[in-house]
Amino acid sequence: MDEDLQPVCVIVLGMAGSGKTTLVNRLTSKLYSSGPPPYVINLDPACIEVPYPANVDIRDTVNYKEVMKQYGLGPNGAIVTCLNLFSTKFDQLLALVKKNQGRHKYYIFDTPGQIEVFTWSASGNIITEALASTFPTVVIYVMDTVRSVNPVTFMSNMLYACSILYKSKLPFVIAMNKTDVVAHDFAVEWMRDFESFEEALDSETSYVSNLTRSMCLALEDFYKDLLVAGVSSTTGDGFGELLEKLVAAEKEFIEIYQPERTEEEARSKANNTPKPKVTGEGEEMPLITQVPTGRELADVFLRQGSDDSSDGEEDEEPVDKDAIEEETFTDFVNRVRQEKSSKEKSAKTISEPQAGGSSS
Ligand SMILES: Nc1nc2c(ncn2[C@@H]2O[C@H](COP(=O)(O)OP(=O)(O)OP(=O)(O)O)[C@@H](O)[C@H]2O)c(=O)[nH]1
Repeated sequence: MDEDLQPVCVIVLGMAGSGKTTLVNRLTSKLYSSGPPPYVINLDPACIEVPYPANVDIRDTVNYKEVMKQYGLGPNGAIVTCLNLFSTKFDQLLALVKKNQGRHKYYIFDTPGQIEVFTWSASGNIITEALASTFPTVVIYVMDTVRSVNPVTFMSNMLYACSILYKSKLPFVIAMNKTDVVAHDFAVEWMRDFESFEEALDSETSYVSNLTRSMCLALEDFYKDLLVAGVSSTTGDGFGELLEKLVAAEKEFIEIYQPERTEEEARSKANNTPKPKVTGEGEEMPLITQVPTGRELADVFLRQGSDDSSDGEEDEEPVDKDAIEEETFTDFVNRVRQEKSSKEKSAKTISEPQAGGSSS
């Protein structure tokens, strides 16, 4: 136990399939072999299994399939609801982090596959704010380098990253992942040199390429001090650099972001602007006490404990997603058919008198 070990929370974000979980797995094993082990938290309620040893797993608190079933939600709605439920207990997680202080340096948060579920939801905001107001907190934005060889896709990814940076107000490390397939140099070059990006765009003739060109200039500021590391979560390449960038991001948080946050808090206190309340140890989250159906949270905290595997319990009635989708699709087809036949009928009734008129 090292009393001086300052904890750092690392929130891992990225588009679906960018490699977040694989990266968390690799980062975890790298940290295990090089220093104090990390403390890993899985916030994805819908994943089937996590390949790393998770110290806290959202699936032990809320059962994604149960939430879908009980609240009649689709997959994404259920993920959001699970996160909402979990965030009401987040003070307990903060207490755990505090309790473990001195044992771990990095507290790594793996987030759900659909990025917007975390970045644009109330619970994502609560979790991020709760962490950042208690510990140095940084974001790793995982970018799929292979998919980003197309300049328009690259720009979409960067715009998304930029919007998260401004929203979360946290230091950012971009992990350009999957460098074992495509080296990330082209992306770094595009960020440093506008002309090289323009050249790449020349081959794009779509309307969106014009938009991308103008957006690129707007992102110049965002690119300027951005911390970037090219990694392969499969081979482990580049993780030394990623760790260096994490140290730099922690420094940024302490020197730049934390004072700004403190100032902002003081300002909002002076102006009497109520800030979204963030929990400390032992405090209850004030934001969500009911789920949309009006049930008490106590009812929907379905199961506790690590034996709460979400796949295939025998007594569980499976949600027949296909049936729901099929029904909706059938409804749609019927509606279109009905509309078509009533159109045909009305066309007939219009044309019939005309036919009668001409014969008279
Ligand atoms: N070649 C290569 N494949 C990778 C790398 N990292 C991840 N993958 C693959 O990319 C796919 C998605 O990886 P995940 O780690 O599940 O990505 P994710 O972002 O957690 O996915 P979701 O949470 O389901 O959206 C898997 O098939 C991985 O094996 C990498 O560095 N190189």
